[in-house]
Amino acid sequence: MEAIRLSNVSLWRRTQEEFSYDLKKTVLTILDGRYRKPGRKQVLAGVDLTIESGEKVGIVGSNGSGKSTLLKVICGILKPTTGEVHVRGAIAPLIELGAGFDSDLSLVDNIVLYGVLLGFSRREMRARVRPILEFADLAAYADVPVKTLSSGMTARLGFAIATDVPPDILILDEVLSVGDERFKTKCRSRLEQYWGENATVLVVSHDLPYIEQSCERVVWMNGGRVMRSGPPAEVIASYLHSIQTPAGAERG
Ligand SMILES: Nc1ncnc2c1ncn2[C@@H]1O[C@H](COP(=O)(O)OP(=O)(O)OP(=O)(O)O)[C@@H](O)[C@H]1O
Repeated sequence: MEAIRLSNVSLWRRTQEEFSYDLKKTVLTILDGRYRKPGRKQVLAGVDLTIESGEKVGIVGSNGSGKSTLLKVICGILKPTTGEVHVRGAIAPLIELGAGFDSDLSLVDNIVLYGVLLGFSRREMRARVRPILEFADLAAYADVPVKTLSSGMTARLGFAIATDVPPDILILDEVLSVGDERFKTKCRSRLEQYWGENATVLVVSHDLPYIEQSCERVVWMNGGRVMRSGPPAEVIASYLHSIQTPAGAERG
């Protein structure tokens, strides 16, 4: 059974100049006749990808090749400009961990709020608070506002909440680089638990030995396109070969 299907998905995004948008500067450049329309860049180009339920898929590729963008389109954080995305099942997106917290609320209130947004009752979530805080090693911070945590601690809380209930589809964007060594080991063993179950797992990482060893299939992205998808050792070898060959496909 298919868990995820992308058909001819393309996405254009505005380039960074637009983020330094400044009305006065824009008016002056128009008056000067120097105004240029903000640029748009294609970040995904005609992606066709089907992932079967229960498959463990690794996504590799150089910086800026579109890996995180692909995950965000699958989670519904970004809408493709053209093409279609179909997802069957509940997704736990471990992307930008902790981005959704209300920084003025306490850890306990954020945990309950997050669960309620996912459809759990308040009472169910109150029962989950303790194990979540314990997994994150943050029981001592239960009642302080989230803004007083360090960024690593916030990411730990995000990971602990998002993986508390096993999802149908787990999406991991470099989360294994979160936290200190002790927490990384805990993350890996929790993920291995899911790995053995029915969950569909999509993981983006630059840790190629880890991807090769833990995934059943690897997708190599370059310039917003899927270059190759197939057995981990073969796809990783093609990716590495392209990096070592300057005239090869890897042109970012
Ligand atoms: N918020 C944004 N607005 C506009 N363009 C963006 C934004 N975020 C990323 N991009 C662009 O989208 C393209 C793909 O970026 P993406 O983050 O998907 O790459 P990646 O393969 O995950 O890279 P990395 O390995 O560095 O994490 C890049 O050209 C990047 O500049």
